[in-house]
Amino acid sequence: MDMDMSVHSLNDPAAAGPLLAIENLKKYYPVRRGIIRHTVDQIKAVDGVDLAIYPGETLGLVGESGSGKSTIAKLIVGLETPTEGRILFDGKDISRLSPREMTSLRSELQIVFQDPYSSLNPRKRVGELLSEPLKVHGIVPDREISGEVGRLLELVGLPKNSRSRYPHEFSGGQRQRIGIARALSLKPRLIVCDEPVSALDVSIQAQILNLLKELQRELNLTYLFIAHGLGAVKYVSDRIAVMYAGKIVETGDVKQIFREPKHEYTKALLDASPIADPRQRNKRRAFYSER
Ligand SMILES: Nc1ncnc2c1ncn2[C@@H]1O[C@H](COP(=O)(O)OP(=O)(O)OP(=O)(O)O)[C@@H](O)[C@H]1O
Repeated sequence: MDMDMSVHSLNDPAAAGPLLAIENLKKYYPVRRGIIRHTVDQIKAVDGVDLAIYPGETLGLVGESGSGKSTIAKLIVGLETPTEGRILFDGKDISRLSPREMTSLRSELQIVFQDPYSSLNPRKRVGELLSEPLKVHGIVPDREISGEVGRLLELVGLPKNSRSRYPHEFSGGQRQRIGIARALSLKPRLIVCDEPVSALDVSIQAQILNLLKELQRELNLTYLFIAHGLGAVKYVSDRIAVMYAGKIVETGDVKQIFREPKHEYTKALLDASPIADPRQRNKRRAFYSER
């Protein structure tokens, strides 16, 4: 093998090919009316999206409410079936898998939801919530499950005694740590983070974002990080894709998006992202262009 080529592919994730590639993805929902509920129109939630996510990177997907971000997340993890298009994971089309095939893909591809409380069964203790996926997917032998639960708790910064407590006994930030531990339990390669800090107090958001970044480094994870504003994505993303009305209107690395946004909607998003003193806006743009 050519030496230069191998070094190049180690340093440049794009050279290794995308871990996830989305091609001309569409999801239309019918709008039904009348007693016989006939279709009168369609909502084009996702309307011809192309995206690539490379191993080890974080792609931030931003757009206002209703732009189609969550629909993309649901399509990727198999909670919805596309109207058209393909979703390639490691080169294999996963957009129309049988439930059985989807189960085996679960260990490669996980999702962290905005509201961890609604995604965690409130009647189960944390120990059970974390050991369940390990058992179902046979991740470790039975005798190692308890140790593995301890390792997961430690990974996300939760005390060991958390395993005997219920989700409602935790704060919002801690509950999101449980959600992240559960996603990590199957040792996935890609995690779709669907607005993982939007429901948290601002003071807690940075802690969870830092945790996600640390875990990415430690476990070599790839993230699709979804948010409605540029605030959180700028801290975690390598590249950003901007979504508007079901379409990707702009993609670029973080620096480029902040320094020279091309699309009017990206500029509006930038101007709408919270800033303590609006007079600092130009300084902020300058700061990001120097990063
Ligand atoms: N199951 C469904 N049936 C009909 N329409 C739907 C369905 N799910 C989503 N939609 C519509 O598709 C569009 C995109 O919704 P989606 O939830 O993907 O947007 P979003 O960008 O994630 O917004 P949010 O940040 O509010 O979650 C919206 O107009 C929404 O009303």
